[in-house]
Amino acid sequence: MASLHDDIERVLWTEEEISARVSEIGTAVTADLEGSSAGVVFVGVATGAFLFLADLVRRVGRLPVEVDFVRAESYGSGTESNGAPRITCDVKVDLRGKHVLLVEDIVDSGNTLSCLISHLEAKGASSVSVCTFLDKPARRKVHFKLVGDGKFYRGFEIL
Ligand SMILES: O=P(O)(O)OC[C@H]1O[C@H](OP(=O)(O)OP(=O)(O)O)[C@H](O)[C@@H]1O
Repeated sequence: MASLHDDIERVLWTEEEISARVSEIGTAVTADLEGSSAGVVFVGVATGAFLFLADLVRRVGRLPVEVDFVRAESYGSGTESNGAPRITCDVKVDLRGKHVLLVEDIVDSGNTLSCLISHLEAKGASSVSVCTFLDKPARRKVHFKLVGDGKFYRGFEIL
């Protein structure tokens, strides 16, 4: 019988290493956002970010946060972004005047992120930060600009 993990060539980070890194990011996010009078909203990019978002939320215990999701689709059936993501499911939380942390599983070309940052800014967020579990800067095609005093957090860089 085929193993569940036949398609995995090697393990890049152990569960413990990932857990430790998520804790570090949670501590950094908390330090950067606690004390702000504006509300904080974590917006996960569905569907890939849901586990990372859940892990991250558990590491920001002191920080009161709202959680919402947004979905942007661009890949179709392929693995290359076509450069024109469509927002197919939008956030429900009112973002006006709030600090938004956009949570991604991976940033590759930057197309999705660029589109979503603009979208959340247009909804009135006072800052938009990004937290991605994986970052592939070598594949970047689109430059993205954070909003306000937003920051960029990443778990791991990959080639
Ligand atoms: O930087 P980019 O080139 O835009 O690629 C990154 C995006 O691609 C993946 O989503 P995908 O479209 O595969 O949707 P999914 O998370 O629902 O699988 C990933 O979750 C990011 O949102």
